[in-house]
Amino acid sequence: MYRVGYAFDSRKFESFIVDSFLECAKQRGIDLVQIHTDRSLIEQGPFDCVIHKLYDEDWKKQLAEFSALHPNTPIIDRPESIERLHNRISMLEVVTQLKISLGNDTVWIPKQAVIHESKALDDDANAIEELGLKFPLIAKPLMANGSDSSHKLCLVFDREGLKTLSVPVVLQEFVNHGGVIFKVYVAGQHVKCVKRKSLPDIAEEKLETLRGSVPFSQISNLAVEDGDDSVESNIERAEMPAGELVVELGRALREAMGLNLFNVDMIRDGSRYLVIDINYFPGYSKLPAFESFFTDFLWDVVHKESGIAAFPYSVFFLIYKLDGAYLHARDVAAAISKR
Ligand SMILES: Nc1ncnc2c1ncn2[C@@H]1O[C@H](COP(=O)(O)OP(=O)(O)OP(=O)(O)O)[C@@H](O)[C@H]1O
Ligand SMILES: O=P(O)(O)O[C@H]1[C@H](OP(=O)(O)O)[C@@H](OP(=O)(O)O)[C@@H](O)[C@@H](O)[C@@H]1OP(=O)(O)O
Ligand SMILES: [Mg+2]
Ligand SMILES: [Mg+2]
Repeated sequence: MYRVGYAFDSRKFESFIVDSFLECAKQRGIDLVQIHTDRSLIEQGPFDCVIHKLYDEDWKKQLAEFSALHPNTPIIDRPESIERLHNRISMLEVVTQLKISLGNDTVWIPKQAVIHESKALDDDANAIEELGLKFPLIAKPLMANGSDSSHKLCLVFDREGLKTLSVPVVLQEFVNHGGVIFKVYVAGQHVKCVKRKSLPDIAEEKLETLRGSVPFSQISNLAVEDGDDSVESNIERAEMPAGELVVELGRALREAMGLNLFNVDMIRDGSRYLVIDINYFPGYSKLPAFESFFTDFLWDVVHKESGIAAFPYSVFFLIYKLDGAYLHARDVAAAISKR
């Protein structure tokens, strides 16, 4: 049996380390072994591979010491490479460097800019015009480090709405996309794309009446639960991006970032696919047949079948905190339609 060590917080542990996955891996000769971070990692080895989603300094130190002793054991992924995804600017920069296209379809990102100073958000500042951005905007905390506050976003309709924001914040143009988001899950050389519910379009005439800002949080996680048939059928009808484009996006990003485990949130605006978010070690367990999808990846790793992506990259980040009450997806939709 191959030993794959895993280190997660309790939330990830509960959603990901489920019996069906442990069983599937076991049948392919892989034993998944829990790593206890309060004990020495070295003493809990040996491992044929380590997977993890923890970012504290103590854990990074443990990984570095383990790596020094076992340089041939793959650590999936290197903390230095993951850090790129903790900042919403560096996260998307790589997409613009890659310039991916297939036929008429291109992959790009929405127009966006980062604001570090709150005075730039004042009423009389022309920050938005100077940055070449147009309302409506989505404001996203610069840091995307998995904290609850990093998922607290805000739709901003005018200058007044900007005043409600805390810095540092990324202002990204809101792009109508039919209420459907494509989520491309990557696990090494394995790539799978699914459709999910997204923010609804905002009609041009509606825009004239919308004022201020509307906060929201983790919309694509919400099931289409409220019996809204039109949303459901929108999702069903939406055409999937070409398989080749999806695979190429996954491959190119994996190589460029030196990461093996991530997903890409992508929306469609005509022939442009716009990447709006990239997440490290996302919720694979929400994929149909995730057990075999992820086991295939682990099998590749322990059998050294596919080169493990690895790339030295490092960015520094600030801790960011945002307070306030946040609405759910359907409340946002309701708020938009009521105004
Ligand atoms: N530029 C945009 N134009 C239109 N809708 C957008 C845009 N950016 C984000 N959204 C909507 O907001 C949702 C949340 O945005 P985003 O994925 O950036 O946040 P997140 O907190 O990082 O999400 P996750 O839970 O996937 O990590 C998206 O799923 C999409 O519905
Ligand atoms: O828990 P879930 O299954 O919802 O997974 C979500 C995951 O949460 P978890 O890793 O804490 O579990 C999030 O991680 P953080 O940014 O908060 O670190 C982020 O990756 C989301 O994009 C994932 O949702 P998905 O993109 O797959 O829909
Ligand atoms: Mg997202
Ligand atoms: Mg995200």
